[in-house]
Amino acid sequence: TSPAGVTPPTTPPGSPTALLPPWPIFRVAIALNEFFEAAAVATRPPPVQVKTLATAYWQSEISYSLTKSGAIDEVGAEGGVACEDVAAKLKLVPDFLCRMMRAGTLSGIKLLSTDAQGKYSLTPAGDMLRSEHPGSLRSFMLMINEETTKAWRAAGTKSLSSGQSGFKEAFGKEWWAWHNEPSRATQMRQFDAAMRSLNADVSGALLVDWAPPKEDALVCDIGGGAGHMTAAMVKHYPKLKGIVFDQPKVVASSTKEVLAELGVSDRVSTVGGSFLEPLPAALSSCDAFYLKFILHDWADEECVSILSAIKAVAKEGSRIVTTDFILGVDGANMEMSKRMMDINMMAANPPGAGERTWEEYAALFARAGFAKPSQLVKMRDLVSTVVTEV
Ligand SMILES: C[S@@+](CC[C@H](N)C(=O)[O-])C[C@H]1O[C@@H](n2cnc3c(N)ncnc32)[C@H](O)[C@@H]1O
Repeated sequence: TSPAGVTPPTTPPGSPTALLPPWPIFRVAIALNEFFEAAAVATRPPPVQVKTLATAYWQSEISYSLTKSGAIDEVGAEGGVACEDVAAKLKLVPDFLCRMMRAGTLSGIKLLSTDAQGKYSLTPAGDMLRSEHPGSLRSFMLMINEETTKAWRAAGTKSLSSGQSGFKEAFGKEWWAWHNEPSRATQMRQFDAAMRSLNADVSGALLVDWAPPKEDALVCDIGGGAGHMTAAMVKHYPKLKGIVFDQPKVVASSTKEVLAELGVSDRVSTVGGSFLEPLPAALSSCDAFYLKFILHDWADEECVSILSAIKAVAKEGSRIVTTDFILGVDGANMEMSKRMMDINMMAANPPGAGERTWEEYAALFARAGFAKPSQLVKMRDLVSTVVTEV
């Protein structure tokens, strides 16, 4: 039960709520992590600090290589396997793959471990990169280390003087325009899968510290992507119904497939459209409009127009529930991760996109004409939630 006194009526097997420790343990763990991280920084001589920063991307490259090459999946399938056998199975160069796999065991990476015979197994972190892991982060690892790396480089160089997004500088178009091209279907689906893979802990955190306005509410996930969050909600609330609203291409492919795979198509329907235009009347019966990782993708003007479009169809008493990386509400380490995500938004999304403080979110709602004050729901995660009643 959360501090708000909310217990989801059903906790299905494999519920992501099980990933969360109780609040007191979470707070102690965060404080310990802050302390040890501060101690590590204080004891690291400046030249070591600088060299570590210069080469930090090497760790991502090794992790990406082990994932993309299929080595992680192969080790996961076999367990206790020699790197030469993995190389033979994947038709890769044994010397190179063995050195890459060895690097995967190093402190700071630790995706692989070896036994006394030098045979490889996955660590719990490595296991999360397996394709078949129920909460697999494989798609996220791939997405963040493919086009996004070029967008980051452009953001850190060209964008600083042009004011354009890193993605536009690197690829000539903004993220959604580029991903919506017919030839980018693979990347679009990889993005949807990456969003799904990021959802497990966030949905667990939301479900323990927020509850829908009523048990049989209609929750409309605006920009809901593959529908993974709505699916998690309806599994915990057996009378809940959902609508996933997203771009027509997304709902017609990833969303339909994922809702069917998760067995919730009977209670969750899809609507295709754009939240940058007036919303369809089908959304006027929603009791809650849920938006996760939507507002941080856009500049204030677009955010106000998205919120205004929702307000225009929303019935009185319904709630707008937004989950994002809200700045200034956590300790230093968590704030650092959120600041990194802010730069990621600068790299990937149009100018003006980025992470905001709680006051900035509240101001967006006020600008969109919401009269009731927004409420902040802190969660056991990097993300927090803002609830605003219509
Ligand atoms: C960062 S993703 C978040 C997806 C999902 N809410 C989640 O947290 O996993 C942003 C979503 O907004 C959708 N989107 C982008 N532009 C849109 C538009 N104009 N109208 C509707 N959806 C849009 C994308 O297709 C994508 O699914």
